[in-house]
Amino acid sequence: MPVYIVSGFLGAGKTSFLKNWILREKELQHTPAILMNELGNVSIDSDEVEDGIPLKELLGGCICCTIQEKLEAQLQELLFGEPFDSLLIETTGAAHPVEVIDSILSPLFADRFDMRGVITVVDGTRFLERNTLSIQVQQLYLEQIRHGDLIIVNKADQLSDSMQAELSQSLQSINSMSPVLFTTYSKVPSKYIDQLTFDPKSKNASLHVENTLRIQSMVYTFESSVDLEEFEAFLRELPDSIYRMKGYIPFTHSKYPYTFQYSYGMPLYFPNEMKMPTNLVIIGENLPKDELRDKLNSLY
Ligand SMILES: Nc1nc2c(ncn2[C@@H]2O[C@H](COP(=O)(O)OP(=O)(O)OP(=O)(O)O)[C@@H](O)[C@H]2O)c(=O)[nH]1
Repeated sequence: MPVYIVSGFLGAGKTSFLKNWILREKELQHTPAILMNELGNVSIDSDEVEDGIPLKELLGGCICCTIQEKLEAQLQELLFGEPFDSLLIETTGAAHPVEVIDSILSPLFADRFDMRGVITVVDGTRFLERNTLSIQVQQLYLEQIRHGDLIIVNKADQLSDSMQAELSQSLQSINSMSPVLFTTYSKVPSKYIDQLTFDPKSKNASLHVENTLRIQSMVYTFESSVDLEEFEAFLRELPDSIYRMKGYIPFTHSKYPYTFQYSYGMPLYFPNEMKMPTNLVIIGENLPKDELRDKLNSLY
C-alpha cells in the first residue's frame, strides 16, 4: 500500500495538499486513508476531510517523539478497519521526517506499507524570512527540505519573480536532487506524485543516485531461524549509511523471535514469550537493498 508523508511548517499548506491528494486518489478510483497528527489537543484540520474516508488522528504531541505508541495503535486500527488503497500521513510542523518514517515503520506491519516519499511543503515568504527564527527551528526547516522527495513552495501568489528565483536557488542548494514546485493552495500535478518512489530501481530514483540524503526503507521477512553469531557478523559489515533497524529475529537458540533494535551501529536484543512476525525494518540512505537481502538470505 502506497504511503506518503507530508511534512512542513505550521500553516505552509499541508492540509491544502491533503485535500488535493484525496481528489487525486478518488479520480484514480482509490480509497484513500488519512492519519493526521496535531500538536494541539483539539483537531481542527480533520474537519477538512469529508465523511467516508478512513481517518485517524493523533493529538497532543508529535509522532516522532512523544506519542509513538499511540501511532502504532492507530495504524493497526486503520489496517484492521475499513479497507483503503493508499495512506497519507500529515505530520506536525515540528516533525523531523526521518523520525516520522522510523515511527511509522513498525515491524508489526511494515511489510504492508510501500513508503513512497516525503512531500515537504514550504511557505515561500516565511522561508525567505527564516533568519528571524531560532537556530533550532531553522535547522528543522533544513532537515525537512533535505529529506523531501518532492518540495512544494506554496503560496506562490505571494511571491514575486525575484523571490521565486531566490527560493529556487536556496532550496536547490539544500536539496539538489528533488523537484521543487511552486504552487498555490498546494496544487501539484499528479505526475509528480506518481514519480515518488523509494525504489532505487525505478526510473525516478535513478536520477537520484548521487543524492546521499535519500532516506530509504526496506522490510525483510525471515523465512527461518538464523544463528546469532552469524547475524552479528552481518551487522559488523553494514555500511554507516544504515542508521536504524528494528524487528523480530528468529534465532536458532530461541523458541520465539527476539525483538531487535539497532541505532547507529548499536544492537539491542530482547527475548519474547510469544510468536511475532519475523519482519526486519531497515532504514538508511541509499540502501543497497539487493545486497542486504542476499546477505540476510545467506544466513539460513
Ligand atoms: N494566499 C495563499 N494562501 C494559502 C495558500 N495555500 C494555503 N493558504 C492558506 O494558508 C493557511 C494554511 O493552509 P493549510 O493548508 O491549512 O496549511 P497547514 O500546513 O495544514 O497548516 P497547519 O495545519 O496549521 O500546520 C490557510 O488559511 C490557507 O487558506 C496559497 O497558495 N496562497
